[in-house]
Amino acid sequence: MLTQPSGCPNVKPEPSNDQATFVSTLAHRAPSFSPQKLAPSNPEHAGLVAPSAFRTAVPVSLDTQKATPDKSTDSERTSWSLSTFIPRKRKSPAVEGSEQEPVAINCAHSTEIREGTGSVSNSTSAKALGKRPMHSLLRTPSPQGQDGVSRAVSVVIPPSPSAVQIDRFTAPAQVEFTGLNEKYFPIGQEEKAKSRLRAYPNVPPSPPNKRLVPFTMTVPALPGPSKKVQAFSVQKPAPPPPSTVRRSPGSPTPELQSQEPMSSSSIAKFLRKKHRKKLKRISGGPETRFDVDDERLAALSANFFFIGDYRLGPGVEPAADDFLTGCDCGHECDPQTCRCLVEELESDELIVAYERQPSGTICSSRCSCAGHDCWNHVVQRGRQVRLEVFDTGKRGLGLRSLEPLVAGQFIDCYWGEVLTTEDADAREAARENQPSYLFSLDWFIAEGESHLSHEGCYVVDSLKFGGASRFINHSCNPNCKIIPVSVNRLADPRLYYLGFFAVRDIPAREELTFDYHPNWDGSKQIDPNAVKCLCGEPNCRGQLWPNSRKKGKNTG
Ligand SMILES: C[S@@+](CC[C@H](N)C(=O)[O-])C[C@H]1O[C@@H](n2cnc3c(N)ncnc32)[C@H](O)[C@@H]1O
Repeated sequence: MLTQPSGCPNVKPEPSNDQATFVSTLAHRAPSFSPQKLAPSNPEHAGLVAPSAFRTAVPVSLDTQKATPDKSTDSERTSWSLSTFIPRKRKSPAVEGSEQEPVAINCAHSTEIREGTGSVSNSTSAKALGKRPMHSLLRTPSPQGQDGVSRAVSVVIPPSPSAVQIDRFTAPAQVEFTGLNEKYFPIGQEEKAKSRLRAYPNVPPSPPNKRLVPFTMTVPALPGPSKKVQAFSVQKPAPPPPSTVRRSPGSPTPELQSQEPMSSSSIAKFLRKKHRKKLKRISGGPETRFDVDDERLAALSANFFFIGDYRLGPGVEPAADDFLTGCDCGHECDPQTCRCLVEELESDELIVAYERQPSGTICSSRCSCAGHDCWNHVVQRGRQVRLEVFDTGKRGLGLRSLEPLVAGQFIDCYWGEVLTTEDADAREAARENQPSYLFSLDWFIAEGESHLSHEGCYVVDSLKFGGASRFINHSCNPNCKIIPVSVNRLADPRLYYLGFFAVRDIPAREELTFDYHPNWDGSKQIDPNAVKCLCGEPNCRGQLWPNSRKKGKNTG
Protein backbone atom coordinates (compact mmCIF):
# COMPACT_ATOMS: atom_id res chain seq x y z
CA MET A 1 0.00 0.00 0.00
CA LEU A 2 1.30 3.41 -0.80
CA THR A 3 1.57 5.34 2.39
CA GLN A 4 -0.63 8.36 2.47
CA PRO A 5 1.80 11.17 3.07
CA SER A 6 0.97 13.09 6.15
CA GLY A 7 0.30 16.76 5.90
CA CYS A 8 -0.80 16.56 2.33
CA PRO A 9 -4.04 18.48 2.11
CA ASN A 10 -4.44 17.95 -1.59
CA VAL A 11 -4.31 14.24 -1.45
CA LYS A 12 -7.57 12.57 -0.82
CA PRO A 13 -7.05 9.63 1.50
CA GLU A 14 -8.58 6.53 0.10
CA PRO A 15 -9.60 3.39 1.81
CA SER A 16 -7.47 0.42 1.08
CA ASN A 17 -8.75 -2.71 -0.47
CA ASP A 18 -7.22 -6.06 -1.08
CA GLN A 19 -6.90 -5.73 -4.75
CA ALA A 20 -3.33 -5.51 -5.94
CA THR A 21 -2.79 -2.38 -7.94
CA PHE A 22 0.51 -0.62 -8.26
CA VAL A 23 3.31 -2.97 -7.47
CA SER A 24 6.04 -1.29 -9.36
CA THR A 25 8.96 -1.60 -7.07
CA LEU A 26 12.40 -0.26 -7.09
CA ALA A 27 15.18 -2.61 -6.30
CA HIS A 28 13.17 -5.39 -4.79
CA ARG A 29 11.99 -7.02 -7.90
CA ALA A 30 12.30 -10.55 -6.79
CA PRO A 31 9.38 -10.57 -4.40
CA SER A 32 7.32 -8.08 -6.32
CA PHE A 33 7.75 -10.04 -9.47
CA SER A 34 6.54 -13.20 -8.02
CA PRO A 35 2.76 -13.20 -8.33
CA GLN A 36 2.17 -15.17 -5.19
CA LYS A 37 4.19 -12.62 -3.25
CA LEU A 38 2.28 -9.66 -4.53
CA ALA A 39 1.34 -7.63 -1.57
CA PRO A 40 -2.23 -6.47 -1.43
CA SER A 41 -2.22 -2.85 -2.31
CA ASN A 42 -4.27 0.18 -2.00
CA PRO A 43 -5.68 1.66 -5.18
CA GLU A 44 -4.87 4.97 -3.65
CA HIS A 45 -1.51 5.29 -5.28
CA ALA A 46 -3.06 4.33 -8.53
CA GLY A 47 -5.33 7.20 -7.94
CA LEU A 48 -2.53 9.68 -8.31
CA VAL A 49 -1.61 10.61 -11.72
CA ALA A 50 -1.11 14.24 -12.13
CA PRO A 51 -1.74 17.44 -10.34
CA SER A 52 -5.49 17.29 -10.28
CA ALA A 53 -5.32 13.67 -9.49
CA PHE A 54 -4.19 14.67 -6.10
CA ARG A 55 -7.62 15.97 -5.49
CA THR A 56 -9.67 13.65 -7.57
CA ALA A 57 -7.56 10.60 -6.86
CA VAL A 58 -7.68 9.63 -10.51
CA PRO A 59 -4.76 7.71 -11.99
CA VAL A 60 -3.39 8.75 -15.32
CA SER A 61 -1.73 7.18 -18.19
CA LEU A 62 -0.56 8.45 -21.51
CA ASP A 63 -0.99 6.89 -24.87
CA THR A 64 1.91 7.39 -27.19
CA GLN A 65 1.86 7.23 -30.87
CA LYS A 66 5.37 6.18 -31.13
CA ALA A 67 7.22 5.08 -28.14
CA THR A 68 10.51 4.75 -29.85
CA PRO A 69 13.01 5.97 -27.41
CA ASP A 70 16.62 6.06 -28.36
CA LYS A 71 18.52 2.92 -28.89
CA SER A 72 21.64 4.33 -30.36
CA THR A 73 24.39 6.38 -28.98
CA ASP A 74 23.73 9.35 -31.16
CA SER A 75 21.03 11.89 -31.12
CA GLU A 76 17.78 10.78 -32.60
CA ARG A 77 14.58 12.45 -33.37
CA THR A 78 11.53 10.66 -32.22
CA SER A 79 8.04 11.74 -32.73
CA TRP A 80 5.76 11.12 -29.84
CA SER A 81 2.12 11.20 -29.50
CA LEU A 82 0.46 10.50 -26.31
CA SER A 83 -2.99 9.94 -25.14
CA THR A 84 -3.56 9.72 -21.49
CA PHE A 85 -5.54 7.02 -19.87
CA ILE A 86 -6.96 7.45 -16.47
CA PRO A 87 -8.55 4.73 -14.47
CA ARG A 88 -12.10 5.65 -13.74
CA LYS A 89 -12.70 7.96 -10.93
CA ARG A 90 -13.96 6.34 -7.84
CA LYS A 91 -17.38 7.43 -6.83
CA SER A 92 -17.58 5.73 -3.51
CA PRO A 93 -15.76 3.08 -1.54
CA ALA A 94 -18.50 0.65 -2.48
CA VAL A 95 -17.53 0.63 -6.15
CA GLU A 96 -13.81 0.89 -5.76
CA GLY A 97 -13.01 -2.65 -6.58
CA SER A 98 -14.69 -2.40 -9.93
CA GLU A 99 -13.19 0.88 -10.97
CA GLN A 100 -9.79 -0.18 -12.11
CA GLU A 101 -10.42 0.39 -15.76
CA PRO A 102 -8.50 3.38 -16.97
CA VAL A 103 -9.87 6.19 -19.02
CA ALA A 104 -8.00 8.31 -21.45
CA ILE A 105 -6.71 11.76 -21.85
CA ASN A 106 -4.90 12.43 -25.01
CA CYS A 107 -1.90 14.48 -25.59
CA ALA A 108 0.90 14.71 -28.06
CA HIS A 109 4.05 16.49 -28.80
CA SER A 110 7.18 16.20 -30.78
CA THR A 111 10.24 15.44 -28.81
CA GLU A 112 13.80 15.50 -29.81
CA ILE A 113 15.53 12.80 -27.92
CA ARG A 114 19.14 13.19 -27.31
CA GLU A 115 21.21 10.83 -25.43
CA GLY A 116 24.32 11.87 -23.70
CA THR A 117 26.20 8.67 -23.50
CA GLY A 118 29.61 10.01 -24.14
CA SER A 119 30.77 6.45 -24.18
CA VAL A 120 33.59 5.90 -26.53
CA SER A 121 35.13 2.66 -27.36
CA ASN A 122 37.73 2.24 -29.97
CA SER A 123 36.51 0.25 -32.92
CA THR A 124 39.68 -1.66 -33.51
CA SER A 125 40.03 -4.54 -31.20
CA ALA A 126 43.32 -6.13 -30.40
CA LYS A 127 42.14 -9.42 -31.76
CA ALA A 128 41.13 -7.85 -35.02
CA LEU A 129 44.56 -6.36 -35.36
CA GLY A 130 46.28 -9.55 -34.52
CA LYS A 131 49.52 -9.88 -32.67
CA ARG A 132 52.59 -9.07 -34.65
CA PRO A 133 55.78 -10.72 -33.45
CA MET A 134 58.50 -8.38 -32.35
CA HIS A 135 61.01 -10.05 -34.69
CA SER A 136 59.10 -8.63 -37.60
CA LEU A 137 60.40 -5.22 -36.68
CA LEU A 138 62.24 -3.89 -39.62
CA ARG A 139 65.95 -3.73 -40.01
CA THR A 140 67.64 -2.89 -43.27
CA PRO A 141 69.79 -5.67 -44.69
CA SER A 142 73.42 -5.10 -43.75
CA PRO A 143 75.89 -5.78 -46.49
CA GLN A 144 78.66 -7.96 -45.24
CA GLY A 145 82.39 -7.54 -45.75
CA GLN A 146 84.77 -10.30 -46.83
CA ASP A 147 85.27 -11.31 -43.24
CA GLY A 148 81.56 -11.71 -42.92
CA VAL A 149 81.31 -8.88 -40.43
CA SER A 150 78.76 -6.26 -41.00
CA ARG A 151 80.33 -2.91 -41.67
CA ALA A 152 77.74 -0.93 -43.42
CA VAL A 153 75.53 1.47 -41.72
CA SER A 154 72.42 -0.18 -40.58
CA VAL A 155 69.36 1.94 -40.01
CA VAL A 156 67.38 0.66 -37.11
CA ILE A 157 63.77 1.53 -37.31
CA PRO A 158 62.27 1.61 -33.85
CA PRO A 159 59.40 -0.68 -33.08
CA SER A 160 56.39 0.29 -35.04
CA PRO A 161 54.03 2.16 -32.79
CA SER A 162 51.14 0.03 -33.89
CA ALA A 163 53.04 -3.12 -33.05
CA VAL A 164 53.74 -1.77 -29.60
CA GLN A 165 50.16 -0.97 -29.20
CA ILE A 166 49.01 -4.34 -30.38
CA ASP A 167 51.39 -5.94 -27.95
CA ARG A 168 49.87 -4.08 -25.10
CA PHE A 169 46.36 -5.00 -25.98
CA THR A 170 47.05 -8.64 -26.55
CA ALA A 171 48.84 -8.95 -23.25
CA PRO A 172 46.29 -7.47 -20.88
CA ALA A 173 48.10 -8.66 -17.80
CA GLN A 174 50.95 -6.29 -18.58
CA VAL A 175 48.81 -3.30 -19.29
CA GLU A 176 49.61 -0.46 -17.03
CA PHE A 177 47.06 2.21 -16.53
CA THR A 178 48.00 5.52 -17.86
CA GLY A 179 46.33 8.86 -17.80
CA LEU A 180 43.84 9.04 -15.00
CA ASN A 181 44.76 8.33 -11.47
CA GLU A 182 43.62 4.88 -10.39
CA LYS A 183 42.05 6.36 -7.34
CA TYR A 184 39.50 7.85 -9.63
CA PHE A 185 39.32 5.69 -12.66
CA PRO A 186 38.81 2.93 -13.47
CA ILE A 187 37.09 1.66 -10.40
CA GLY A 188 37.20 -1.90 -9.20
CA GLN A 189 38.46 -5.07 -10.80
CA GLU A 190 35.50 -5.32 -13.14
CA GLU A 191 36.08 -1.83 -14.46
CA LYS A 192 39.76 -2.51 -14.87
CA ALA A 193 39.00 -5.61 -16.85
CA LYS A 194 36.67 -3.62 -19.07
CA SER A 195 39.24 -0.94 -19.55
CA ARG A 196 41.73 -3.51 -20.73
CA LEU A 197 39.25 -4.48 -23.36
CA ARG A 198 39.05 -0.85 -24.32
CA ALA A 199 35.58 -0.37 -22.98
CA TYR A 200 36.72 3.02 -21.73
CA PRO A 201 38.24 5.70 -23.80
CA ASN A 202 40.98 7.00 -21.58
CA VAL A 203 42.85 4.00 -20.38
CA PRO A 204 44.43 2.42 -23.42
CA PRO A 205 46.97 4.70 -25.02
CA SER A 206 46.14 6.13 -28.37
CA PRO A 207 48.56 5.39 -31.18
CA PRO A 208 51.68 7.45 -30.60
CA ASN A 209 52.37 10.21 -33.00
CA LYS A 210 55.05 8.74 -35.25
CA ARG A 211 56.59 12.09 -35.78
CA LEU A 212 57.39 12.28 -32.12
CA VAL A 213 59.08 8.89 -31.92
CA PRO A 214 62.86 9.34 -31.88
CA PHE A 215 64.95 7.21 -34.13
CA THR A 216 68.61 6.49 -33.98
CA MET A 217 71.14 5.71 -36.66
CA THR A 218 74.12 3.69 -35.54
CA VAL A 219 77.32 2.51 -37.15
CA PRO A 220 77.99 -1.01 -36.02
CA ALA A 221 81.38 -1.73 -34.48
CA LEU A 222 84.11 -2.89 -36.78
CA PRO A 223 86.36 -5.67 -35.59
CA GLY A 224 89.82 -4.77 -34.46
CA PRO A 225 91.23 -1.62 -33.03
CA SER A 226 89.69 0.55 -35.62
CA LYS A 227 87.10 3.16 -35.16
CA LYS A 228 85.05 3.26 -32.09
CA VAL A 229 81.38 2.99 -32.33
CA GLN A 230 79.93 6.04 -33.75
CA ALA A 231 76.48 6.80 -32.83
CA PHE A 232 74.47 9.75 -33.63
CA SER A 233 70.90 10.49 -33.32
CA VAL A 234 68.69 12.72 -35.24
CA GLN A 235 67.02 15.16 -33.02
CA LYS A 236 63.33 14.58 -32.81
CA PRO A 237 61.27 17.38 -34.20
CA ALA A 238 59.71 19.80 -31.80
CA PRO A 239 56.19 18.71 -30.90
CA PRO A 240 53.55 20.62 -32.82
CA PRO A 241 51.43 23.07 -30.86
CA PRO A 242 48.50 21.38 -29.12
CA SER A 243 45.97 22.78 -31.55
CA THR A 244 47.58 20.93 -34.45
CA VAL A 245 47.76 17.54 -32.74
CA ARG A 246 45.37 15.29 -34.49
CA ARG A 247 43.44 12.95 -32.29
CA SER A 248 41.48 9.95 -33.31
CA PRO A 249 37.94 9.83 -31.97
CA GLY A 250 37.92 8.43 -28.50
CA SER A 251 41.57 9.05 -27.84
CA PRO A 252 42.51 10.97 -24.74
CA THR A 253 42.59 14.70 -24.83
CA PRO A 254 46.03 16.29 -25.14
CA GLU A 255 45.75 16.96 -21.45
CA LEU A 256 45.60 13.26 -20.78
CA GLN A 257 48.24 12.36 -23.33
CA SER A 258 50.78 14.20 -21.29
CA GLN A 259 53.51 12.00 -19.88
CA GLU A 260 53.37 13.85 -16.59
CA PRO A 261 50.92 12.30 -14.15
CA MET A 262 47.94 14.55 -13.72
CA SER A 263 47.28 16.06 -10.37
CA SER A 264 44.08 15.13 -8.60
CA SER A 265 42.72 18.59 -9.04
CA SER A 266 43.31 18.61 -12.78
CA ILE A 267 41.69 15.19 -13.06
CA ALA A 268 38.73 16.46 -11.15
CA LYS A 269 38.56 19.54 -13.31
CA PHE A 270 38.76 17.43 -16.43
CA LEU A 271 36.01 15.11 -15.19
CA ARG A 272 33.73 17.93 -14.20
CA LYS A 273 34.13 19.41 -17.64
CA LYS A 274 33.42 16.06 -19.26
CA HIS A 275 30.45 15.51 -17.05
CA ARG A 276 28.94 18.87 -17.85
CA LYS A 277 29.43 18.20 -21.53
CA LYS A 278 27.49 14.95 -21.19
CA LEU A 279 24.74 16.64 -19.28
CA LYS A 280 24.39 19.36 -21.87
CA ARG A 281 23.63 16.76 -24.54
CA ILE A 282 20.41 15.74 -22.86
CA SER A 283 17.31 17.46 -24.00
CA GLY A 284 14.45 18.17 -21.69
CA GLY A 285 14.75 20.59 -18.86
CA PRO A 286 17.46 22.62 -17.25
CA GLU A 287 20.84 21.12 -16.61
CA THR A 288 21.15 19.01 -13.47
CA ARG A 289 23.78 20.23 -11.05
CA PHE A 290 26.16 18.16 -8.97
CA ASP A 291 27.18 19.05 -5.48
CA VAL A 292 29.35 16.01 -4.88
CA ASP A 293 33.02 15.41 -4.27
CA ASP A 294 35.45 14.74 -7.08
CA GLU A 295 35.80 11.07 -6.42
CA ARG A 296 32.08 10.49 -6.65
CA LEU A 297 31.84 12.62 -9.70
CA ALA A 298 34.65 10.70 -11.31
CA ALA A 299 32.92 7.41 -10.60
CA LEU A 300 29.71 8.72 -12.09
CA SER A 301 31.37 10.26 -15.05
CA ALA A 302 33.11 7.03 -15.91
CA ASN A 303 30.23 4.70 -15.34
CA PHE A 304 26.98 6.51 -15.83
CA PHE A 305 25.35 8.15 -18.82
CA PHE A 306 22.51 10.59 -18.69
CA ILE A 307 19.55 10.02 -20.93
CA GLY A 308 16.31 11.92 -21.29
CA ASP A 309 14.12 9.07 -22.41
CA TYR A 310 13.84 5.33 -22.29
CA ARG A 311 16.51 3.34 -24.00
CA LEU A 312 14.90 0.18 -25.27
CA GLY A 313 16.90 -3.00 -24.75
CA PRO A 314 16.80 -6.18 -26.83
CA GLY A 315 13.37 -7.74 -27.00
CA VAL A 316 11.57 -4.54 -26.05
CA GLU A 317 9.52 -3.23 -28.93
CA PRO A 318 7.44 -0.07 -28.92
CA ALA A 319 3.84 -0.17 -30.07
CA ALA A 320 3.26 0.37 -33.78
CA ASP A 321 2.27 3.82 -35.02
CA ASP A 322 -1.06 2.50 -36.31
CA PHE A 323 -2.34 2.13 -32.80
CA LEU A 324 -1.98 5.76 -31.96
CA THR A 325 -4.66 8.34 -31.87
CA GLY A 326 -5.01 11.99 -30.93
CA CYS A 327 -7.55 14.69 -30.31
CA ASP A 328 -8.41 17.63 -32.56
CA CYS A 329 -9.16 20.27 -30.01
CA GLY A 330 -7.07 23.00 -31.60
CA HIS A 331 -4.27 24.76 -29.81
CA GLU A 332 -5.66 23.91 -26.44
CA CYS A 333 -7.71 20.92 -25.34
CA ASP A 334 -11.32 21.51 -24.48
CA PRO A 335 -12.04 19.68 -21.23
CA GLN A 336 -15.69 19.31 -22.22
CA THR A 337 -15.10 17.55 -25.54
CA CYS A 338 -11.48 16.37 -25.79
CA ARG A 339 -11.42 12.80 -27.09
CA CYS A 340 -8.38 12.12 -24.99
CA LEU A 341 -10.43 12.39 -21.86
CA VAL A 342 -12.74 9.63 -20.82
CA GLU A 343 -16.05 9.64 -19.20
CA GLU A 344 -16.38 9.33 -15.52
CA LEU A 345 -18.26 6.36 -14.20
CA GLU A 346 -21.91 7.04 -13.56
CA SER A 347 -21.82 10.45 -15.13
CA ASP A 348 -21.35 12.16 -18.48
CA GLU A 349 -18.46 14.22 -17.26
CA LEU A 350 -15.00 13.78 -18.60
CA ILE A 351 -12.14 13.10 -16.31
CA VAL A 352 -9.41 15.67 -16.42
CA ALA A 353 -6.34 14.33 -14.80
CA TYR A 354 -4.33 17.49 -14.58
CA GLU A 355 -5.00 20.86 -13.17
CA ARG A 356 -3.58 23.93 -14.72
CA GLN A 357 -0.52 25.01 -12.83
CA PRO A 358 1.13 28.38 -13.19
CA SER A 359 3.97 26.53 -14.88
CA GLY A 360 1.59 25.14 -17.49
CA THR A 361 0.81 21.57 -17.78
CA ILE A 362 -0.33 17.52 -20.60
CA CYS A 363 -1.25 16.00 -24.46
CA SER A 364 0.31 13.81 -27.78
CA SER A 365 2.04 14.62 -31.07
CA ARG A 366 -1.11 13.69 -32.95
CA CYS A 367 -3.16 16.20 -31.05
CA SER A 368 -3.71 19.50 -32.74
CA CYS A 369 -2.53 21.17 -29.58
CA ALA A 370 0.91 19.59 -29.94
CA GLY A 371 3.62 22.16 -29.74
CA HIS A 372 1.34 24.69 -28.11
CA ASP A 373 1.21 25.49 -24.46
CA CYS A 374 -1.81 23.29 -23.83
CA TRP A 375 -2.85 22.80 -20.23
CA ASN A 376 -3.04 19.11 -20.95
CA HIS A 377 0.73 18.79 -21.36
CA VAL A 378 2.55 17.87 -18.21
CA VAL A 379 4.75 14.86 -18.61
CA GLN A 380 5.30 15.52 -22.33
CA ARG A 381 6.65 18.92 -21.63
CA GLY A 382 9.37 17.25 -19.67
CA ARG A 383 11.25 18.35 -16.63
CA GLN A 384 10.95 22.02 -15.88
CA VAL A 385 12.67 22.17 -12.51
CA ARG A 386 16.31 22.63 -11.73
CA LEU A 387 17.61 19.61 -9.87
CA GLU A 388 20.78 18.95 -7.95
CA VAL A 389 22.46 15.67 -7.04
CA PHE A 390 24.09 15.85 -3.63
CA ASP A 391 25.70 13.61 -1.06
CA THR A 392 23.29 12.52 1.67
CA GLY A 393 25.95 10.65 3.63
CA LYS A 394 24.92 7.11 4.55
CA ARG A 395 22.20 6.87 1.93
CA GLY A 396 24.57 7.67 -0.88
CA LEU A 397 23.74 10.35 -3.39
CA GLY A 398 20.35 11.97 -3.32
CA LEU A 399 18.35 14.50 -5.32
CA ARG A 400 16.84 17.85 -4.47
CA SER A 401 15.18 20.67 -6.32
CA LEU A 402 16.84 24.04 -6.41
CA GLU A 403 13.46 25.74 -6.48
CA PRO A 404 10.34 25.28 -4.36
CA LEU A 405 7.81 22.76 -5.66
CA VAL A 406 4.06 22.84 -5.18
CA ALA A 407 1.97 19.82 -4.29
CA GLY A 408 1.08 17.93 -7.46
CA GLN A 409 3.92 19.38 -9.53
CA PHE A 410 5.54 17.10 -12.08
CA ILE A 411 9.26 16.71 -11.44
CA ASP A 412 10.73 14.21 -13.92
CA CYS A 413 10.36 10.64 -15.14
CA TYR A 414 12.41 7.63 -14.15
CA TRP A 415 14.53 7.00 -17.21
CA GLY A 416 16.74 4.01 -17.94
CA GLU A 417 17.23 0.98 -20.09
CA VAL A 418 14.00 -0.95 -20.58
CA LEU A 419 14.77 -4.64 -20.27
CA THR A 420 12.91 -7.87 -20.44
CA THR A 421 12.43 -9.57 -17.09
CA GLU A 422 14.91 -12.22 -18.10
CA ASP A 423 17.65 -9.66 -18.79
CA ALA A 424 16.84 -7.73 -15.65
CA ASP A 425 17.01 -10.88 -13.54
CA ALA A 426 20.41 -11.68 -14.98
CA ARG A 427 21.66 -8.20 -14.14
CA GLU A 428 20.22 -8.35 -10.68
CA ALA A 429 21.89 -11.67 -10.01
CA ALA A 430 25.21 -10.23 -11.10
CA ARG A 431 24.83 -7.27 -8.77
CA GLU A 432 23.85 -8.92 -5.56
CA ASN A 433 24.64 -6.77 -2.52
CA GLN A 434 24.86 -3.65 -4.63
CA PRO A 435 22.54 -0.67 -4.78
CA SER A 436 19.76 -1.36 -7.16
CA TYR A 437 18.25 0.81 -9.86
CA LEU A 438 15.68 -1.62 -11.22
CA PHE A 439 12.05 -0.63 -11.45
CA SER A 440 9.41 -3.09 -12.60
CA LEU A 441 6.78 -1.87 -15.05
CA ASP A 442 4.15 -4.13 -13.61
CA TRP A 443 1.46 -1.66 -12.74
CA PHE A 444 -1.09 -2.78 -15.31
CA ILE A 445 -0.74 -6.37 -14.29
CA ALA A 446 -1.89 -5.43 -10.87
CA GLU A 447 -4.57 -3.37 -12.52
CA GLY A 448 -6.04 -6.59 -13.84
CA GLU A 449 -4.62 -6.94 -17.35
CA SER A 450 -5.16 -10.67 -17.42
CA HIS A 451 -3.05 -11.27 -20.52
CA LEU A 452 0.01 -9.86 -18.80
CA SER A 453 2.32 -11.82 -16.58
CA HIS A 454 5.12 -10.74 -14.31
CA GLU A 455 7.56 -12.70 -16.41
CA GLY A 456 6.41 -10.80 -19.49
CA CYS A 457 6.85 -7.43 -17.84
CA TYR A 458 9.51 -4.94 -18.66
CA VAL A 459 11.91 -3.56 -16.11
CA VAL A 460 13.64 -0.18 -16.16
CA ASP A 461 17.29 -0.24 -15.13
CA SER A 462 18.97 3.08 -14.55
CA LEU A 463 22.24 1.75 -13.26
CA LYS A 464 24.24 2.74 -16.32
CA PHE A 465 21.84 4.95 -18.24
CA GLY A 466 19.33 7.11 -16.48
CA GLY A 467 18.09 10.52 -15.48
CA ALA A 468 18.49 12.58 -12.35
CA SER A 469 15.55 10.79 -10.76
CA ARG A 470 17.62 7.63 -10.35
CA PHE A 471 19.22 9.40 -7.39
CA ILE A 472 15.94 9.74 -5.50
CA ASN A 473 16.21 7.87 -2.23
CA HIS A 474 13.53 6.10 -0.28
CA SER A 475 11.69 7.58 2.67
CA CYS A 476 8.98 6.10 4.82
CA ASN A 477 7.44 9.56 4.85
CA PRO A 478 8.11 10.67 1.28
CA ASN A 479 7.48 14.03 -0.33
CA CYS A 480 7.12 12.59 -3.87
CA LYS A 481 5.22 9.81 -5.47
CA ILE A 482 5.54 7.87 -8.69
CA ILE A 483 2.54 7.95 -10.93
CA PRO A 484 2.37 5.53 -13.82
CA VAL A 485 1.80 7.46 -17.02
CA SER A 486 0.83 4.86 -19.53
CA VAL A 487 2.49 4.90 -22.87
CA ASN A 488 -0.09 3.70 -25.30
CA ARG A 489 -1.74 1.40 -22.89
CA LEU A 490 -4.13 -0.09 -25.40
CA ALA A 491 -1.34 -1.03 -27.75
CA ASP A 492 1.09 -2.16 -25.11
CA PRO A 493 0.38 -1.90 -21.40
CA ARG A 494 3.92 -3.01 -20.64
CA LEU A 495 5.58 0.23 -21.66
CA TYR A 496 4.65 3.35 -19.76
CA TYR A 497 6.32 6.25 -18.01
CA LEU A 498 7.06 6.55 -14.33
CA GLY A 499 6.43 10.17 -13.46
CA PHE A 500 7.56 11.70 -10.18
CA PHE A 501 5.13 14.20 -8.67
CA ALA A 502 5.36 16.19 -5.45
CA VAL A 503 2.79 15.06 -2.91
CA ARG A 504 3.13 18.21 -0.85
CA ASP A 505 4.75 21.58 -1.12
CA ILE A 506 8.50 21.06 -1.00
CA PRO A 507 10.86 23.89 -0.12
CA ALA A 508 13.93 24.41 -2.30
CA ARG A 509 16.87 22.13 -1.43
CA GLU A 510 14.82 19.65 0.61
CA GLU A 511 15.72 16.12 -0.41
CA LEU A 512 13.22 14.51 -2.79
CA THR A 513 12.12 11.05 -1.70
CA PHE A 514 9.53 8.46 -2.57
CA ASP A 515 8.37 5.20 -1.08
CA TYR A 516 10.23 2.29 -2.65
CA HIS A 517 7.63 -0.14 -1.45
CA PRO A 518 4.23 1.47 -1.44
CA ASN A 519 2.51 -1.86 -0.91
CA TRP A 520 4.23 -2.40 2.37
CA ASP A 521 2.38 -4.60 4.78
CA GLY A 522 2.76 -2.76 8.06
CA SER A 523 2.25 -5.82 10.17
CA LYS A 524 5.34 -7.54 8.81
CA GLN A 525 8.32 -8.29 11.02
CA ILE A 526 11.49 -6.47 10.09
CA ASP A 527 13.84 -8.75 8.26
CA PRO A 528 17.31 -8.39 9.82
CA ASN A 529 18.91 -9.36 6.52
CA ALA A 530 17.14 -6.75 4.46
CA VAL A 531 18.64 -3.42 3.40
CA LYS A 532 18.27 -1.08 6.36
CA CYS A 533 16.28 2.07 5.86
CA LEU A 534 18.09 5.15 7.04
CA CYS A 535 15.41 7.71 6.24
CA GLY A 536 15.25 8.78 9.87
CA GLU A 537 11.52 9.48 9.80
CA PRO A 538 9.54 8.84 13.01
CA ASN A 539 7.42 6.30 11.12
CA CYS A 540 10.48 4.56 9.60
CA ARG A 541 9.78 0.88 9.11
CA GLY A 542 13.43 -0.06 9.28
CA GLN A 543 14.05 -1.59 5.89
CA LEU A 544 13.74 -0.66 2.26
CA TRP A 545 12.27 -3.82 0.87
CA PRO A 546 10.81 -6.98 2.29
CA ASN A 547 13.55 -8.77 0.52
CA SER A 548 16.47 -10.52 2.07
CA ARG A 549 18.25 -10.84 -1.23
CA LYS A 550 19.09 -7.16 -1.46
CA LYS A 551 21.64 -6.38 1.15
CA GLY A 552 23.14 -3.55 -0.83
CA LYS A 553 25.53 -1.08 0.57
CA ASN A 554 23.82 2.18 1.21
CA THR A 555 25.84 3.98 -1.32
CA GLY A 556 25.50 4.55 -4.95
C1 LIG B 1 17.88 4.26 -6.72
S1 LIG B 1 19.28 4.29 -5.70
C2 LIG B 1 19.17 5.87 -4.97
C3 LIG B 1 20.41 6.67 -5.22
C4 LIG B 1 21.61 6.16 -4.47
N1 LIG B 1 21.61 6.65 -3.10
C5 LIG B 1 22.88 6.54 -5.16
O1 LIG B 1 23.82 6.98 -4.50
O2 LIG B 1 22.97 6.35 -6.36
C6 LIG B 1 18.78 3.14 -4.46
C7 LIG B 1 19.85 2.84 -3.45
O3 LIG B 1 20.07 3.95 -2.59
C8 LIG B 1 20.20 3.51 -1.23
N2 LIG B 1 19.08 4.07 -0.46
C9 LIG B 1 18.02 4.73 -0.95
N3 LIG B 1 17.20 5.12 0.05
C10 LIG B 1 17.73 4.68 1.21
C11 LIG B 1 17.32 4.76 2.57
N4 LIG B 1 16.22 5.35 2.98
N5 LIG B 1 18.11 4.16 3.48
C12 LIG B 1 19.23 3.52 3.12
N6 LIG B 1 19.67 3.43 1.86
C13 LIG B 1 18.93 4.00 0.89
C14 LIG B 1 20.18 2.00 -1.27
O4 LIG B 1 21.51 1.56 -1.38
C15 LIG B 1 19.46 1.70 -2.57
O5 LIG B 1 19.84 0.46 -3.14
